[in-house]
Amino acid sequence: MLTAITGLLRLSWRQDRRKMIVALALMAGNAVAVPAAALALKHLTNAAAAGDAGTAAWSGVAVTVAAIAALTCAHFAHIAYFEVSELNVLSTDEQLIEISNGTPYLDHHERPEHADRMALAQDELQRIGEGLQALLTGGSLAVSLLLTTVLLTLAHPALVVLPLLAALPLLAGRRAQAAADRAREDSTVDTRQARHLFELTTDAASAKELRLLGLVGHLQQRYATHWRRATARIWRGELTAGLWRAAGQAVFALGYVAALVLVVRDAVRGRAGVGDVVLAIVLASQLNQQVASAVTITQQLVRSGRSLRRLDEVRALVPQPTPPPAAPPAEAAAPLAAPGVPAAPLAAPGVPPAAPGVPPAAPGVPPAASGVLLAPPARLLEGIRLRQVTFTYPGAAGPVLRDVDLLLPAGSTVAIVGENGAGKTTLVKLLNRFYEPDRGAILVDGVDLRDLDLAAWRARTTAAFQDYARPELTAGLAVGIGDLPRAVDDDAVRTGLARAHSTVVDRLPYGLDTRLGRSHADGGVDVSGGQWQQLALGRAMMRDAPLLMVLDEPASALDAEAEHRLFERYADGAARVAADSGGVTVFVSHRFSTVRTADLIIVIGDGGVREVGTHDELIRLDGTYAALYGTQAAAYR
Ligand SMILES: Nc1ncnc2c1ncn2[C@@H]1O[C@H](COP(=O)(O)OP(=O)(O)OP(=O)(O)O)[C@@H](O)[C@H]1O
Repeated sequence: MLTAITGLLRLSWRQDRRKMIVALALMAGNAVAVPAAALALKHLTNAAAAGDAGTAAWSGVAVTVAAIAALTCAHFAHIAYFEVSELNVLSTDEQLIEISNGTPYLDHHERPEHADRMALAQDELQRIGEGLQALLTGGSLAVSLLLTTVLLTLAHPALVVLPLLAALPLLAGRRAQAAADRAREDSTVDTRQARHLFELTTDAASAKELRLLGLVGHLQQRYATHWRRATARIWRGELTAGLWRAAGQAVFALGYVAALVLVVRDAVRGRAGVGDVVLAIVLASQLNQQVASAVTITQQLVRSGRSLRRLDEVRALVPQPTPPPAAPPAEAAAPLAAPGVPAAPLAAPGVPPAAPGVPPAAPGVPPAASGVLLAPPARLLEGIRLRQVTFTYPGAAGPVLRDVDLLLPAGSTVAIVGENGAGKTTLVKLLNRFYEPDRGAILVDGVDLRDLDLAAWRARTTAAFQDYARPELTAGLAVGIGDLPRAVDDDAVRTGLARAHSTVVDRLPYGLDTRLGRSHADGGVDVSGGQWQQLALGRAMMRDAPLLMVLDEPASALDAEAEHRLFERYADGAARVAADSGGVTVFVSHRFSTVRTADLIIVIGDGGVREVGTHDELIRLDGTYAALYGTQAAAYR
């Protein structure tokens, strides 16, 4: 709770100091005005009972002023802190975006338990806005409670216990919240699965299969089972919470009745005035309301504190870059370029320069044991080498890839094939440094990938994946952001689309200016999955001289003929890239008509590389590739 208060104060103070001071002053005014109205009422009652019209009139004015001040202060305080609350939401959302993307790795997106934490954080941070209101109202309530306690004690010393009894509903409220939270957390797996099944059964992409296979009823049943299980858990949690809250309130209600009996008895015996009875009734009922609000506010504060903690939880899940090995293994230090290979020019014409302050890597240079990150080479001479690479997904039982040794030669087009789950995508994720190998190294012209400045390396790579982004921008921007500095250069965008063999933009109502998706106020255009994929391919083709281009089944939504045309067309682009920068094109595909065109084919299976060679070599080898190719070719005959 204390961390919630300090966290919220620090966050809000950073957003707008002046508005915070105004809001704090107004809430303090509200805190004093509420018990002051009760005190003035006591004087009004006593004066009226004694027939003192003058004091009664002034007391009446004081009651009115205090009541108006209480209302007005709360109202204007709300205006002052409303904007700060909204800025708090913006700030925490921005922090979540930064945390989520502040790592080169993907683990926190891909592991279901981490994805759950992310979803909880996204959900709960939306409610951080209520935190400041709870904090200010809570502060004001605390001051009011203090003054009320003093006034009650003055009315009758025994009444000092009344505010103490208020602690019980508070404690019960905390227990209640804990029970409700536990139930919610316990139900996240069922909720996630129910949500997935709901999306699956309402998604246009799956509608055909579901109807044909007669799956709707079955999936609906599964959805209902998960949902019922989640709801039953939440309901049990809420019931426990409700019982705790009711018990706390009941104890306080008993104390309230006892307090009134005491004061009335004193008044009957002439030891207190009518005003004291009125004061006790008003203060005790105010106290009741204050306690009820305090319970809600404490819960809101606890929730806000937890929301802020979610940021730390997510931060803790996000993997940080591992430092490169302190000293390279003896082998790595040896230049990998063949003897006689000329030294690479540091900047070829048309090739983006190295990032400022990042020393360029010369071919064959051993990893930077000094810890200085190197720029990728201006052009590849040897290529990208995987040396004894072993990789295990965090939390997985065993490695997906074991001791992989490979050379992806500079300027070549490399196809990766293998059964589902063989590790093809994993291999390209390692090349993009979304994960680090457990053992071994990936060398770019002899330099360990971990010794390259990651931003500079990524600036020289490009990729299209099976699961591509669908940015709801204009069509031009959705493609142009593939090369941010040229994002609004229509010629560059059209070139990217032409390289992707895409005519999708020609069929859009406003061409490159067409807004995509439904998030636009004036209504955007809905495009199909295949059209989104073509835009993603155009985006991947924006960069002119990449050292690595990854195409991981980027054409799964295109027909075999269209994919084949795309790769034929891409072969021209690959030749250009190869000439400009010695870039390597790696593509993953299950379509062998495309695969056979590659300069090098790598067959992945059983956790490693099974076969490597050209189409003709692998057919002659008559192994796995030949068998897979034969099966597919027969199917097309
Ligand atoms: N983030 C992850 N965490 C744990 N295991 C994973 C993760 N991603 C993939 N795997 C597992 O690693 C193995 C290799 O997956 P990968 O996606 O590389 O296969 P693939 O050859 O590309 O398959 P496909 O042809 O179906 O796309 C699979 O068993 C998969 O379940």
